[in-house]
Amino acid sequence: MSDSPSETPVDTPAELVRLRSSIDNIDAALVHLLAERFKCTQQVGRLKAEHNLPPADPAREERQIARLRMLADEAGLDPVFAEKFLNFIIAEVIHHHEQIASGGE
Ligand SMILES: O=C(O)C(=O)C[C@]1(C(=O)O)C=C[C@@H](O)C=C1
Repeated sequence: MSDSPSETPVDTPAELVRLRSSIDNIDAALVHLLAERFKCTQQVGRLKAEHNLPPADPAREERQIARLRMLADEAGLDPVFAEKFLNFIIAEVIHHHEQIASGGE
């Protein structure tokens, strides 16, 4: 949702309004992408539970982090931030996997 005109003071520079609109669009895209990622990981969680596989796969995570750090570097994004962001998401996924394995979903 973007700021409605009534929430934007009249003296707000047009460039700031334009940039905030881009930020709102990017935030929406991020939410949709994350929702898609969690749909995939929910399926992974069910598969892992069916096959008695552990929720976490540290070797896979190591490869993902190395790849994401490289992509971040190429894209001009701080690799340390990219790694923290991925770890934050993966921690949530592992929590979901554990819930599925314990029959919670
Ligand atoms: O690939 C897996 O095995 C997953 O469970 C997915 C995922 C991820 O979110 O990318 C989550 C937990 C694992 O430790 C590694 C990766």
